[in-house]
Amino acid sequence: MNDTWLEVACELPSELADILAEYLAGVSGAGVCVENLNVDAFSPSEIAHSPLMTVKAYFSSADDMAARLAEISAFLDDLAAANPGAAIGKPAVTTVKSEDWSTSWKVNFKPLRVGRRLLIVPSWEEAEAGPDDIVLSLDPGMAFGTGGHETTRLCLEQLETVLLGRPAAPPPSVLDLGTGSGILAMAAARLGAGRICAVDIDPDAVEVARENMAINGLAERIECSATPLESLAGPFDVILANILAEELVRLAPQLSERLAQGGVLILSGILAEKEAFVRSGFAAQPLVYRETAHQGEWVAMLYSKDAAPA
Ligand SMILES: C[S@@+](CC[C@H](N)C(=O)[O-])C[C@H]1O[C@@H](n2cnc3c(N)ncnc32)[C@H](O)[C@@H]1O
Repeated sequence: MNDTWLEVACELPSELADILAEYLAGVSGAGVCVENLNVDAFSPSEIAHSPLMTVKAYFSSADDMAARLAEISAFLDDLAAANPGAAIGKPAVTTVKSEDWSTSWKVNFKPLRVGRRLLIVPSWEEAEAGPDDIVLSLDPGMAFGTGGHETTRLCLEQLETVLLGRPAAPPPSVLDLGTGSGILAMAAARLGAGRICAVDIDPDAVEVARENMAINGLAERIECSATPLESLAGPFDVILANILAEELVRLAPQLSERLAQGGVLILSGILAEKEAFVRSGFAAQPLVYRETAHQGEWVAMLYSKDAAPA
């Protein structure tokens, strides 16, 4: 596995970010990300006018970077010529290392109790389970989601409360948006959900999630894929989304549209200071804000879509 990458980052006006990202995706073949420079200074009024973005692309350390940079610089010069006055920065190159997540998780990842009944056990360990425990065996690999992180715990606790508090029949359908290791989707399966759809934009995460689902005998129970939210057919009785606040707000209309009448939306991955930002980002949706749960510096927010009056 390639554990050293070269990151090429370029700052430019947000309206040009997609053009550069598309170009770099073609050149790099190894992945591109677009970061909002205002991400840490968000206020609801700033998000729509975020003036600058950083587009980052990743190249193998074996790549001929001098040639790549010359190509990228020529593309940026053309972009600048076509957009006079646009503040397009020079590309910056840094070396980044893939962290060996599997090793670091394995050191710190121990059997973990979450909520009332969930017991998350590393796939390489044995744990003594009580008769009512719902055991999930997990190897997070490079994907996020051992249950140890506050954002995951918040989701698992809320999911348990919501699913155990609903009538068992008909079994509720669940969407796990940003499944990572697959932990939330698998917990949903064990907590009695019906149709379960687990998706992630990261194909590596999808692979890890599928392996975990197989280890837990749940491969047939969960539809796991990299299908983007806009291509997913709903509605779902429960939607879990443990992704960042900015992405949640961006996806608010699509999440709301896919929530069934009487359904519950569990939003996580939100720093406490961004709760108001998410509240205002969801204010236009036909949803009812229910509550916010806190853990450390993180919060999870619950919304419901009230069933239409009979
Ligand atoms: C914080 S991890 C959550 C993992 C797991 N669900 C948990 O709760 O521990 C967020 C995951 O969401 C994925 N993600 C981010 N934005 C997404 C989007 N728009 N659609 C689908 N997946 C997304 C990331 O690739 C990442 O695997």
